[in-house]
Amino acid sequence: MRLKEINGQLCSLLRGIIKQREIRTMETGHFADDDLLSVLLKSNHKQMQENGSKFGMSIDEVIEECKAFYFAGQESTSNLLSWAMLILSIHQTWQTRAREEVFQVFGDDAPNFDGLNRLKIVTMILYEVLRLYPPGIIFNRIIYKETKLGKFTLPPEVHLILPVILIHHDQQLWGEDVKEFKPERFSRGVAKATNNQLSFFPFSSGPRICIGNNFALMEAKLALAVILRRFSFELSPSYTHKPSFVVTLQPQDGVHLMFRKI
Ligand code: HEM
Repeated sequence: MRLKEINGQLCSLLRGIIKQREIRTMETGHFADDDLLSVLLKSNHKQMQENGSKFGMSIDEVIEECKAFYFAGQESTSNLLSWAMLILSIHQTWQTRAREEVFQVFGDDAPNFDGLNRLKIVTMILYEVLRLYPPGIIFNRIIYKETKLGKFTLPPEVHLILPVILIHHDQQLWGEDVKEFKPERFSRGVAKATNNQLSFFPFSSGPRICIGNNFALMEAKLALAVILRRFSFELSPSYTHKPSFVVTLQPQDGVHLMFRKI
């Protein structure tokens, strides 16, 4: 009941935002492309103009896309950042290394896109955090036609569960130190860290891989760069480690940190 109510409120909020965009487009005579919704509406309009209206998305479909992007993008990235902050508060040596890299790459300049792409240590840290605490811990698939999977032939309608977290924590795949935080595993990239096996896939894999994967990493790097250059942080004694899975893997009572201005 409550879920339906919230969904109703969310849909009417989004419908209002979409309506406003349509009014703005009619007034200005052109589509803005300054955010994802505008880009979506613009490409939808182009699609319908070129191929006919039945090839475009309905308003309800646009609303569903907005919801998907918001929920898929917001919670997962904030969880990644929370776990990264927790881990860096425990592993002070890596916090220092990450900060040194941020200063080395950006100096006194504000973080920029090119620099974020050059953050090697920070990227290794984020990969290792995603390995230990993948925001999505299982993926579900339902087979729609008979499929061969290794020595098995699976009929349609079979429900498959891919336990990402178990694979990320598998000692046979990652070695004896699987439970330890060791970003150096990724010093030569994901392919080397995994021996070219599909043993690291926090963003899933294949045709339905997370569409926001590069954006999420960029966002997390930007947030870390901004925080690291201004603050050092330690774990507060009030923190209790309770990873819990509610849609995504999250610290149940939050991450309690103590910040010091640099
Ligand atoms: C650390 C951050 C993120 C993680 C770990 C993550 C992980 C994933 C995973 C595992 C999937 C596939 C789920 C499945 O196949 O069952 C997925 C799908 C998706 N993600 Fe992300 N995601 C993140 C951030 C984002 C961001 C920032 C956006 C958007 C800006 C986004 C948008 C999407 C969308 C739209 C899908 C569905 C794609 C499709 O079905 O084709 N994600 N994500």
